[in-house]
Amino acid sequence: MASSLARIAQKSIISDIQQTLAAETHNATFAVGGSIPTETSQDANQSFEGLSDENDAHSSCRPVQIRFGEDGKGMTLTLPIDPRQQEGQPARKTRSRVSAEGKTQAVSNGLSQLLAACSPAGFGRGSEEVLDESYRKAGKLDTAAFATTFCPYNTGIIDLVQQLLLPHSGEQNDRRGVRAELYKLNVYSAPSGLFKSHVDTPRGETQIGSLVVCLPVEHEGGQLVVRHGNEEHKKEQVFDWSQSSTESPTLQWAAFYSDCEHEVLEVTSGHRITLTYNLFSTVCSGYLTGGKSSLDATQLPLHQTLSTALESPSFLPGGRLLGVWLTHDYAHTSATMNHLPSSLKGADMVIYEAAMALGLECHLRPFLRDDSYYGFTVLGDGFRPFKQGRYFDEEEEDAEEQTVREELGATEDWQEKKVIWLNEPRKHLMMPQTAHPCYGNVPSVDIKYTSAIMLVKIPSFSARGHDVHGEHAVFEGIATPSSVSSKASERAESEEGEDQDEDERSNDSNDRNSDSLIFDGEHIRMAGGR
Ligand SMILES: O=C(O)CCC(=O)C(=O)O
Ligand SMILES: [Fe+2]
Repeated sequence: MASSLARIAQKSIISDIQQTLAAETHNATFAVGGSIPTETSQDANQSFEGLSDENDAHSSCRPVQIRFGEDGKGMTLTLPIDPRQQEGQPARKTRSRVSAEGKTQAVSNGLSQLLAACSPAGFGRGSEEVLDESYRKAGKLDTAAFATTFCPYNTGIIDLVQQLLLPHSGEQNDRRGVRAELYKLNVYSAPSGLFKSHVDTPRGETQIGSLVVCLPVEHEGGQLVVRHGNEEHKKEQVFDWSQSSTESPTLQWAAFYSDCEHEVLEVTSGHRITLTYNLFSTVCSGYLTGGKSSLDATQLPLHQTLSTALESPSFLPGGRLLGVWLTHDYAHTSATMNHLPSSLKGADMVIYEAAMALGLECHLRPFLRDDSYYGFTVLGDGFRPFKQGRYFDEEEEDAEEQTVREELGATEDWQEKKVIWLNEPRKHLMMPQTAHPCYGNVPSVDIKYTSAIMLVKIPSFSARGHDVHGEHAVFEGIATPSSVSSKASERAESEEGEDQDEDERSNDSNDRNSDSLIFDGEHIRMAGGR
């Protein structure tokens, strides 16, 4: 009777955690954007030459110059285009040039030269670079072919991206920063300039996102649509940067996590000119003045729910692993460097920070699963180049099982069957790379995305700092992972077998009753039961 009550209590606690996690994931940011009024050349001339400070509240930005063209024949295009310099219009008095025949000539503003300097932009299909205007109709200049005065740092864009896509937790050793690397200039022109749905090819394991800056040029259409989430909860954000001649010129931008699917809809008039940047997470040198944290993990609803759960003797009294399918994919590239947790994105970072702030031990692992003919499951010990063949060695019987066991460590408490999953994997991620959208923005063979999981180790009730035998159970809190493990080992030493037996019993009873305990919650599944 008492144990079934405890089970009911536990089920309700786990269900609370699941619901909070679902809300946290659902509300998480995956794309951000903004706009900055842009001065015209005329405004800029009127401000004190050389003294105008772009950092002044980032309220406006100076006209953007693009320099391009062959050596010795370079051109400069200044955006927004000065209305007195609209191509095809006879120039006004101040700008007119009078030809030898005495006729007033139209002044070139450089736009048509820029369009002519661009070459068709391709995209990656597997390792091939493909030109297919039905999929992508755009022009491009590589970084070697142009220079610009625009800097996303000066305008405050990178500050915002940092705070919204990679916030600091305020932890002393959290020194994540964002670095933007200029990648291309693109022109999507009417009629029918577009780029159909794709996921940007990661340019390295620390790439977290992409930034698109739309320059102030008149156009209509060409909305950027960014999507994220699973089949049931797909979220979409639309950035419409259409500009007309009657509006004040504005520079507009959007940044999104690079594993998010996105597309550029058809441009119906004018030219949509963009600068694209790859965004990388970096380790910065810290903050002399005590950097402000934009993410206070203790204020997160998930922190609160987990904290309440840990205080309850009904919640996993013998300790257990909680498993969370991460909501983003991560570049699966290198055998030597593990770029997580510093490159965690959106909700994944929030979940991680909430658990870490409670001193819980968290492990991030790539997880590949293929339910097709060659069905296999691989839980990696880190992110490394994925070699499909490795796990089908016929000599090695049961290789798949062994891999999972090896990583979870059969000798530790990490057997997969002991994992309680708090959410469902996204369906299209059940398989490795092959199931991902096969179009990237550049051809690539080596760098892929992989789905990943987070394992959170919930210590036994006694190791959580509670006196399980005393009348007044006191929650001492869990300060740091090291204090958890030292507390756990101290206790194990002082109470010898007694506590262990208690834990064992709880574990056993959890396992024995796992079906009734967790299976009727829709989202809780035992890994072993998959
Ligand atoms: O121009 C945009 O808004 C996005 C372009 C894009 O998706 C890309 O260059 O990969
Ligand atoms: Fe893209």
